[in-house]
Amino acid sequence: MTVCMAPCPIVFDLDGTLIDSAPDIHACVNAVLRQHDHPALTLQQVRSFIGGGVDILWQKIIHALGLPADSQRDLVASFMARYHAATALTRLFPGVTDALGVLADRGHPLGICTNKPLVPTRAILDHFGIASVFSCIVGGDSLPEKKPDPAPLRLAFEQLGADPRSPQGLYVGDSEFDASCAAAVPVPFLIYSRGYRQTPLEKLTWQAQFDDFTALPDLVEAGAPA
Ligand SMILES: O=C(O)COP(=O)(O)O
Ligand SMILES: [Mg+2]
Repeated sequence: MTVCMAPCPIVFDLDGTLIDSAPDIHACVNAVLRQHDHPALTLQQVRSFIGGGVDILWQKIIHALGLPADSQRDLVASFMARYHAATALTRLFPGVTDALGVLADRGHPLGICTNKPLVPTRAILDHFGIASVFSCIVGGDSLPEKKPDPAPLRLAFEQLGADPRSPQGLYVGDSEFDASCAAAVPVPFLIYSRGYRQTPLEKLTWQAQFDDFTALPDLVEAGAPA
């Protein structure tokens, strides 16, 4: 099945797809927990809580540690103060910069649709020098709705010049939130299998999967089996 023939718009998720940001998010989470006299979490725990945005991250932390639900507001406020510039421990996944360059050179309009808030999203894209490759950036606080609601991804495609309700494009992501969001738009979904997904690949809906960004440009151009 052909996934994308012409230079169609391609929208990317961020955390767990283009960047391995879990170490920075983990460090910020534990600094906040320490500040509020709560026990620390492991990197693996925090990684498994990423994907739904900051509020869901903290709902899961509060649940895991048995903290009072009404502590969320203060914890999120402390977290956001640190999260805005958390770049030191984050890495691009291998091959990302080259793959984005190839796709941009081939004429694909590129965008970001992430549940990460806009300020840390822009900070991390600037940190890695890749902000200018994206013609649109939709963050977790750009709209009232977050993925898996289709609204943010539709907005990204609209900003890239596509029909938001039936975009001739692709979404590239790593998580359950991304798979459900792409299906709701609807738009074909390419899943990066080394991200933060908690569900087996075969239980999610996707048109193609890849574990190496060097393979992405050819996957986009040549198509892939569904
Ligand atoms: O911030 C999150 O929880 C998830 O961000 P993502 O949508 O880029 O994966
Ligand atoms: Mg993600």
